[in-house]
Amino acid sequence: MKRTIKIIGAPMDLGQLRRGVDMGPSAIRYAGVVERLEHLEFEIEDLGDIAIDRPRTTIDEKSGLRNLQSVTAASELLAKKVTEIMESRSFPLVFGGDHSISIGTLAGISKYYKNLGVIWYDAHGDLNTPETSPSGNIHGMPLAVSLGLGEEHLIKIGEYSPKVKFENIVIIGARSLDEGEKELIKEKGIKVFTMHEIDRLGMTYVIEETIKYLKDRTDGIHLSVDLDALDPIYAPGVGTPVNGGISYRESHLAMELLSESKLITSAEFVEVNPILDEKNKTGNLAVELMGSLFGEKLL
Ligand SMILES: NC(=[NH2+])NCCC[C@H](N)C(=O)O
Ligand SMILES: [Mn+2]
Ligand SMILES: [Mn+2]
Repeated sequence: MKRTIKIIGAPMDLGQLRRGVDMGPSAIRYAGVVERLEHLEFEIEDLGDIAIDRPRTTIDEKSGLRNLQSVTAASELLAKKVTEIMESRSFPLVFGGDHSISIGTLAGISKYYKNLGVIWYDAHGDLNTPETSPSGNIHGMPLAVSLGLGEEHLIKIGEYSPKVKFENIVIIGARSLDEGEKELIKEKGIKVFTMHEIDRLGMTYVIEETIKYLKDRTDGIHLSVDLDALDPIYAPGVGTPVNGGISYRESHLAMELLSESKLITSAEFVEVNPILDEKNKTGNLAVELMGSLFGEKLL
């Protein structure tokens, strides 16, 4: 029997300041994602986008967070949709939208696992709290929120917390970490492969170590791909680009190795912003990487 992948889009741009990332799900669809994955061994069902209430920008008085209410509401809605996908025993594939959507994705997925693993493929740690955030942007906080740290409404989404344990996450591609994030990583011993380790050890080693590390301690692994993990040469259509990123080929290799491992149980691709992009280069890249993740081979 063919496995079913169910796609859900989260056209969210309220977790940061650059407009246009709400068009990410469309950009990924225009890049031909359904056709590409259908070619592989999957049944694809595109459930469309969740609705996002987009009022004028607000700043929450207590936490200083931008658009807290709308992000909270959207996260609850996305968590529900993702839960429905889980209940139907399909593979949830979520398109962003800025990375704040992970709060909802993980809230929807994690209750089905005692020990969900998370691979965070990103230039950033997204481990900020209202206290450590330099920006007040919620897209810099989803991993912290999922670990049970930060603003109370966000943490409580799905009515349980934490969604993931410190020892069950691996960050790959980090090269822009804020001071508070660095402290948290050291304090909690979070597993991080920065660009330094990728350069030094090579992507094969990094992914093999990641798999070794997560395999026995987890019962499912969510892959969160922020397109800014890649170098802006390959992914110019992102809101917070950072030079010195992962290459195109290294990223395919990472996806191919994860595909071979057969351990990935859900995935999301975020931060594609077609307004900042060059002829949908970043949307196309996301779809190519999904091809490798879901089993495309060169030969
Ligand atoms: N998902 C992202 N692109 N996050 C970027 C976060 C940037 C910065 N660390 C912040 O908290 O604002
Ligand atoms: Mn990022
Ligand atoms: Mn991110």
